[in-house]
Amino acid sequence: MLSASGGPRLRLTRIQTALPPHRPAEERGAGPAPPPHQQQRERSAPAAPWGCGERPVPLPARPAVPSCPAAMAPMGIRLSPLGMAVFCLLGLGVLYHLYSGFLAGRFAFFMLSEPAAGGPETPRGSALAGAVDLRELLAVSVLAAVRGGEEVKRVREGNVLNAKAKGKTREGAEEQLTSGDLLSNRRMFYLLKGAFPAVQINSEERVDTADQETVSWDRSIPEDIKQKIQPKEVPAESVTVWIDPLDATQEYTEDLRQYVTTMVCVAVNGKPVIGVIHKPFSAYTAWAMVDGGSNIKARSSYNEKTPRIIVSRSHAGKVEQVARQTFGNKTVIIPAGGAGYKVLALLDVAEKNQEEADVYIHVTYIKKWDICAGNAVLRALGGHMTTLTGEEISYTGSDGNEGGLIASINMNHKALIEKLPDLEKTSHK
Ligand SMILES: Nc1ncnc2c1ncn2[C@@H]1O[C@H](COP(=O)(O)O)[C@@H](OP(=O)(O)O)[C@H]1O
Ligand SMILES: [Mg+2]
Repeated sequence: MLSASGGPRLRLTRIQTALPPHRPAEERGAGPAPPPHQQQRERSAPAAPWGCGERPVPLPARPAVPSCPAAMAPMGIRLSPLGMAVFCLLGLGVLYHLYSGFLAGRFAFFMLSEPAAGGPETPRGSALAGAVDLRELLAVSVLAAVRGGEEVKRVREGNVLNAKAKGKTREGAEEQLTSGDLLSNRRMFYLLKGAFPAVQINSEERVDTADQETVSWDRSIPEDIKQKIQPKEVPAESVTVWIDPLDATQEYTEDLRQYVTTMVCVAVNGKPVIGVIHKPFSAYTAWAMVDGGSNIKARSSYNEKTPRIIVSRSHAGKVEQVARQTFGNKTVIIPAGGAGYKVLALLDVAEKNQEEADVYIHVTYIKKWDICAGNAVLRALGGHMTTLTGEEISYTGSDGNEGGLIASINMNHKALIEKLPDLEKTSHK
């Protein structure tokens, strides 16, 4: 199968143009054209310059040519058996180079295309029509996060937020909605939908279909992504994209710009696979793909004994008590806005407005668009984000995550979970 990027198709074309031009049989004076199936065979096995087994000039006594390929050596150069072996090895090397990316993509496709538990089975044959390339999805996700971020920044700098309450959380905190959220959402959604119409996209804000934006993607892939990531195809129906057009809206309204991010996450069969976290006010973007690559890494060390815990400043619940009960009264607690910002606090981010922490804990209800990108980035780098009881979070189906979250990297995540109090019993939520 060919990838949507057209990469393998291009490579096939190159191979075909390297073959001698095909001349119809009649032109060569060979009588009427053979039936179509013979013509096909002719195309796939073109004649050697002087024809296999025949030579233009009778040659004087010469050792028998071992086989036709030896006679096909360019410009009549005769090759010793060793030379032939080298020639063949070179040919194999070129073929391997041309097809290695393509085969890697095919392999990943079969690895990733196992159906979700209980989900519909994808017939292998149908993948041709409905496959998406994760490398392309990553490229457009980065672009969407950046383009959405431009709207977020423009609205904030123009001071025309039009902030209004959109409801309340279960705990009774007011949830804000601004023009920054809506304009960023519109841009991000239509860019992703235009590029991948067959993919399910879940976004924090409602999309106004009467107010469509035509943002087209030129399908170009940034150099850093091209260098680090191989094409990987998966069935479109196994993909769910989660958009958070403005994370830390509360802090955005308070003009605490450092906390604000735009995020895109790609889940395959519910598992977070691609994460993009973009900071619009410092033009910083982190991206990572599981089993692919990233432009971000973990820090070199973490404090496991008395970790600094980063927590919500506006939806904290009883997280501070949980943290102190788990790690002792001396543990440092860092209240901060935004789930994206808090995940970045666990990583190596060279930004002056970025705090550092060792563990991120959230105890109240939270939505999947808030946490999916961070979960994917951590997973790609070998870290973990789970519920407080250690379950993986599935990014399909409902929007909400009920079990709180704990995130860490380069630490014994299981040991951290075992230290946590039983939240159901202690009513720390
Ligand atoms: N109890 C809750 N209910 C609903 N959303 C919550 C929540 N706790 C946190 N969130 C959302 O999760 C994101 C990070 O929260 P926090 O900054 O408090 O850590 C914010 O997203 P948005 O800013 O995208 O709305 C916030 O609204
Ligand atoms: Mg949001």
